Amino acid sequence: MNTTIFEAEGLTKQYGIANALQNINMQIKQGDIYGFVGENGAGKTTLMKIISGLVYPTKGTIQLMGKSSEKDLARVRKKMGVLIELPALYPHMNAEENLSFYCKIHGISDFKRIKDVLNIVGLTDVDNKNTTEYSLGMRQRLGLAISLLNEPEFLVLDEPINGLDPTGIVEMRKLLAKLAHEKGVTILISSHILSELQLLATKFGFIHKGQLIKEVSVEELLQSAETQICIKTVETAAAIKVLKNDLNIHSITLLASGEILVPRDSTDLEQLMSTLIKHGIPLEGINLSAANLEHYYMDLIGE
Ligand SMILES: Nc1ncnc2c1ncn2[C@@H]1O[C@H](COP(=O)(O)OP(=O)(O)OP(=O)(O)O)[C@@H](O)[C@H]1O
Repeated sequence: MNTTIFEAEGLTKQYGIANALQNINMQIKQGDIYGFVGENGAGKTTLMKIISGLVYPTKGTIQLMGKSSEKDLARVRKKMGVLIELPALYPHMNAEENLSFYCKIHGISDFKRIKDVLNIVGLTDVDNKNTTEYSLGMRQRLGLAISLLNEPEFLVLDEPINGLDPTGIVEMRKLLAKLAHEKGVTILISSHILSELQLLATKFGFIHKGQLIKEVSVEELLQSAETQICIKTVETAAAIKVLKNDLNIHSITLLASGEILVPRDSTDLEQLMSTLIKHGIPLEGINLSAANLEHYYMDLIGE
């Protein structure tokens, strides 16, 4: 069985009277690419900060690589790489100088590692620019390079593709997949770009208002999609009325794209189509929906 890399039990974090996290129980296994999904303010960063030792929980416990005492946690955190928000960079230094500063912090004496990580993140072609001249995407890449310096076994990445251009996003996905598949690195990653997260993660955790409301594997996500019928029409309001009144379907999800999802077992496909047509609803398509993390999430939180 896979080793547990991270475990939280009853984890709660309060800022004043507000609960940023409430009674979180979760596990991340070795080799997982755990995609963390949730709205702004859901609590993703707070959990990542607790894992990284940047904030303390109010209640509950965590284990990292089987260790839970403060002393042991500090030791195993040396095997972690963390990118939370934008990295702290010395503005008047270039990438190499910033990395050599972080090498000293990590006690890394082999400065060849600097060239290696710059290569890995594709930041070799930036001459001697100071980091003040960096774009957001370049800062993100340098942040990732910093987090990779110590050849981590567990990477915690908060919105690492934020600010990257489309090519950068694809490169980042390939790079993270390579780290996971070739080096066995376990990854916890948050992103609001759910289509990207879906292409990368092996497991998903959905956090809503500080609570972990659901965890699914990528296989479960794929299976769940086959249980939904997706209806495409410009007359969404009229279609929903027919679904409710004529077909007695009440579990209806309207997606931001305008598509309507209904459970596959709520009706017969032919009957659905003929009833909508009978009411003059113009149909652009009815099909079994393909796995879609965004649909799954919207359905889960009831929006
Ligand atoms: N230092 C702090 N002091 C007070 N409240 C905080 C602090 N940090 C976070 N919070 C609050 O805790 C809650 C969770 O915030 P958190 O940053 O963990 O969410 P998030 O899921 O990472 O959101 P985003 O997607 O916007 O980054 C929010 O309500 C936030 O306002």
